[in-house]
Amino acid sequence: MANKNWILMVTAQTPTNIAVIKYWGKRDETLILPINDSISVTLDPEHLCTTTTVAVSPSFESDKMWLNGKEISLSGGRYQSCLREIRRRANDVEDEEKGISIKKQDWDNLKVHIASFNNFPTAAGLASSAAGFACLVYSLAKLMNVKEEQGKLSAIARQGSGSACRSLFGGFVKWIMGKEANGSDSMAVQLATETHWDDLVIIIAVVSSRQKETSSTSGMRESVETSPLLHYRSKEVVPKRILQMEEAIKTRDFPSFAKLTCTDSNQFHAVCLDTSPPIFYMNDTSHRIISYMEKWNRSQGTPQVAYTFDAGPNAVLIAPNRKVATLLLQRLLFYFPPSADTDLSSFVIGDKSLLKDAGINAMDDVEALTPPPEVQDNIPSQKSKGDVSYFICTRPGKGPVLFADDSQALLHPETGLPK
Ligand SMILES: Nc1ncnc2c1ncn2[C@@H]1O[C@H](COP(=O)(O)OP(=O)(O)OP(=O)(O)O)[C@@H](O)[C@H]1O
Ligand SMILES: C[C@@](O)(CCOP(=O)(O)OP(=O)(O)O)CC(=O)O
Repeated sequence: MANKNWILMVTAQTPTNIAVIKYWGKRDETLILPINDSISVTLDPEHLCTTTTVAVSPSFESDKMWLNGKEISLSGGRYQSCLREIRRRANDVEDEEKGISIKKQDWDNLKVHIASFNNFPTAAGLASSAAGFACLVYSLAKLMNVKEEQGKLSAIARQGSGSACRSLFGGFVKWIMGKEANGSDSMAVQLATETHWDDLVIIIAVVSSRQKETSSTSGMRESVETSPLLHYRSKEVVPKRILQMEEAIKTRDFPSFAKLTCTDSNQFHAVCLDTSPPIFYMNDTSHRIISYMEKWNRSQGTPQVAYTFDAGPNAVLIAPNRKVATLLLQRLLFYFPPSADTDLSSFVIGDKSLLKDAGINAMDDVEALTPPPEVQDNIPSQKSKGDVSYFICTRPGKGPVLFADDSQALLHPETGLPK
């Protein structure tokens, strides 16, 4: 390490995830140990993801991080836990091409620069902390040649944000709460890959992309302290639901999957209401989405769509296949058309091919949509233009990936500063 001018970097991309059996409540705040298991679906990183570049150089004077282009402090306990746990597991790194040789013991003194970018709104209930901490841990582990398996890495990402542990895998993922006081057995496992159930289509209604009032962290702390329903839920309800959800995923049983997903989301929000003072994450638009979906599901006698809401008003809607997803998109656009100044291409983003399948090529087609049969007798008197900011069409997706070269790096290869 005689020459101080070299910079070594890696860039990785990590998905977000949406819980279908929710994590809400910790038994240990520092280690981030939950009071129940949870299950999530990983969302396709093509549409929602975090990209993170981590770089090391003997010329760096301190650990630094830039999030979405702005420098942020790494002094918080969560960032420190992730950096410490990864450094502890670092190994020798040799890069013959660049003439770099880092010994295991060097890592304690070497400083890192981190740049991260979320391609979706941060802290808006779209699980930016999940994708963000998963990507931080995954990219640091690659840089420092950490040899731990993915499950062990997930236990480190967990210490950044609980839900982040589930973003270390693609497809369908369970976070096992574990029993150990030191958290060593509280980690994520993959239940099935994204190809196991690849008919599913996911539409996210972004109801508001403003930052929320009560963070998940403080909200769940207040629920643990004050909600009797949460304790009943974690002991009596979730253990059974986890088994049922695992079975529904294994057998691709959409009706069971949808019933469990909706019921669990509703119970999570009931826990928020049972918290003192009560926490409101959903708003009027969220409630209307639920009621339209329930009406549709009931009219068909079997669930057409699953809905779930995290700690915010945005709806995540899951359809069993493209055919139903086009019917879903038509309904959503009928009930929640864009405001006058919005164009269709920014109103429906992600997998836009769903628009074509739904026969919608221009704004006129949205205006021409007719009321769905289940509301023919009771058509909503007033359409809510602009209540949904935009829709993201996506699907279950893969886990973290490492980019093969530095062409997509967010840090400059010569300065180690953001590009
Ligand atoms: N790319 C990233 N890299 C590292 N940390 C990130 C990244 N993106 C977000 N974070 C961290 O996560 C915090 C936001 O987490 P928060 O839980 O408030 O919102 P969210 O994850 O978007 O929503 P939710 O968890 O309720 O779905 C940010 O303030 C930041 O500390
Ligand atoms: C409602 C949830 O999205 C809660 C996520 O909480 P976080 O993982 O953001 O909380 P911390 O562990 O305190 O960082 C449900 C879920 O993702 O399981």
